[in-house]
Amino acid sequence: MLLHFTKMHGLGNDFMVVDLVTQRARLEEAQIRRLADRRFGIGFDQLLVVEPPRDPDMDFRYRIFNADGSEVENCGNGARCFARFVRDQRLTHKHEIRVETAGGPLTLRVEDDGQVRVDMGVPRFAPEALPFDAAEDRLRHALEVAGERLEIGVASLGNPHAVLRVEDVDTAPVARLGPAIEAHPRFPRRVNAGFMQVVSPHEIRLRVYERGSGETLACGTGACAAVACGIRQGLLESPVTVHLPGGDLRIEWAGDDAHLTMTGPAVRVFDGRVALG
Ligand SMILES: N[C@H](CCC[C@H](N)C(=O)O)C(=O)O
Repeated sequence: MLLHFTKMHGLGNDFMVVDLVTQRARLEEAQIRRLADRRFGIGFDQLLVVEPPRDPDMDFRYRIFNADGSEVENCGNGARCFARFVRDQRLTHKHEIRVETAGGPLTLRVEDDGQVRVDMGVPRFAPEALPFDAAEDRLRHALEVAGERLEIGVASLGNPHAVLRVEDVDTAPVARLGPAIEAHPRFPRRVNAGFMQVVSPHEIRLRVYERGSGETLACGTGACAAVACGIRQGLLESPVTVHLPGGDLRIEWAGDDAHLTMTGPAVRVFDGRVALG
């Protein structure tokens, strides 16, 4: 069977996008890992799957799988590509698209300038929301990693994030500490590890070692988590421009129970067909 797909990216965080509204396929974990391989497969950070909604108030179900085949709760850069994809494929003509994810509902809005604005919901910080093994919600948690005592912020955007403030992202030990934080036993379902440099109250630089995919050129939910932690810690003020290796995102959040929004680009690269062995 040949599966049609579209290759897309959000700031270099790249995706294989599959329409399972007009196609039928079952993708197993091992198959996803093979397709994710950048030499033996198509190559992507995440697979994004478009399905009919289960909730009648939603337009689509949005499923996300990391390169290691693990299914996860949310993908911010992917959400922007999802919105462009379903409109390009004429699966909807709406400008405002409601999608259900394993991490909760998202509202995607394709702006006139081609950027996509995503209502990411309310960021949560309680350890049980990630999950993270800690006695209480704190602005910063001490974490012993690879022989070092780190101070991290934690946040959930449906998916779990640990945020470490660094002086300079260019020299941050992402390759060494990223995997150690991702797999830390206090994160029972692993975690995405963000390395945040505060440039000013309205500007940060960020690198993210992603759960299940390694360091990516950009992480949308990681940008949301870093800004949310920074605002709570009194380091940042909304709106915040996040400079990622792949480009910039605009994050807005008024704090507390306000919804956080993320705005950025979504790019279609090519269409393809792949035989599912
Ligand atoms: N690696 C993430 C999922 C993809 C998130 C990222 N690509 C984004 O843009 O938010 C996780 O395991 O939770």
